[in-house]
Amino acid sequence: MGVDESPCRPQSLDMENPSRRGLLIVLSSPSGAGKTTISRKLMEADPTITMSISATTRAPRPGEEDGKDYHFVTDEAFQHLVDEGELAEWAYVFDHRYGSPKEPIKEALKAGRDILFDIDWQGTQQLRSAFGNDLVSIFILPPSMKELERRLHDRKTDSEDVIAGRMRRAAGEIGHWGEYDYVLVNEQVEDCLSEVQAIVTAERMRRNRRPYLTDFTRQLVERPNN
Ligand SMILES: Nc1ncnc2c1ncn2[C@@H]1O[C@H](COP(=O)(O)OP(=O)(O)OP(=O)(O)O)[C@@H](O)[C@H]1O
Ligand SMILES: Nc1nc2c(ncn2[C@@H]2O[C@H](COP(=O)(O)O)[C@@H](O)[C@H]2O)c(=O)[nH]1
Repeated sequence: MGVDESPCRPQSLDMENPSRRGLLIVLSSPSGAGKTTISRKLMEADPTITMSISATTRAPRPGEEDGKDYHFVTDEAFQHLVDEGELAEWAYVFDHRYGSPKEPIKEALKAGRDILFDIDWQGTQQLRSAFGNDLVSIFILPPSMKELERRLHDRKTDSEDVIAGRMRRAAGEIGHWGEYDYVLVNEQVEDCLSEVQAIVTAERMRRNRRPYLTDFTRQLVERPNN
């Protein structure tokens, strides 16, 4: 049973208004630990979650689609987004610029929809400052550095140089694990996915994300015979 079918949901809830505040779900990890894999599976299992599609100045990898995996933009176009205040956060990652467009976040929050981010620690810090309690952050660790390198090679999307650069920066990224609400080890994908799903379920149930409970508890107390 989903949260919205719960018997604890008040009958008088105004269906025109979202029944719950939307949630910003942030996944970070060193490159190759499995954020993209987990994100895709999470959205497959729960299509109500939408992905924040980042803008980036890096070149598309084989198979990546503009507007689906990223908005691939030039340096000039990225600068324009920054100047116009259209990004909720942005950062240099591996010598390219990456940023999260503001508008889809505003739309999701307004509609009470959850939105998922695959971003680094710098972006997470910026979103936390901007969105505070509406954000839940999850850090994903690889089981070992050897396995991380194996996954980057196995993915077959990056050159040896790029992989070496990402491995050099992995320790720095991992150094930020303590800033996250939850820290998981992605050993088996399905186990890690279940853990992420458990976090999302629990976070959706938080009192501050269910404003209708105020009315419901008042009704319980004021009309005990209903
Ligand atoms: N638990 C796992 N066991 C084995 N392989 C995995 C696991 N999780 C992900 N992988 C594989 O590891 C590779 C890297 O995964 P993925 O692209 O999801 O990482 P990422 O964290 O999103 O990387 P980046 O930050 O570079 O985007 C992929 O080939 C993926 O299929
Ligand atoms: N701060 C941000 N970081 C982002 C964003 N989009 C992606 N990323 C991070 O960049 C690296 C590299 O990604 P890749 O697709 O080139 O492998 C990875 O850690 C992502 O999490 C963003 O909008 N802002």
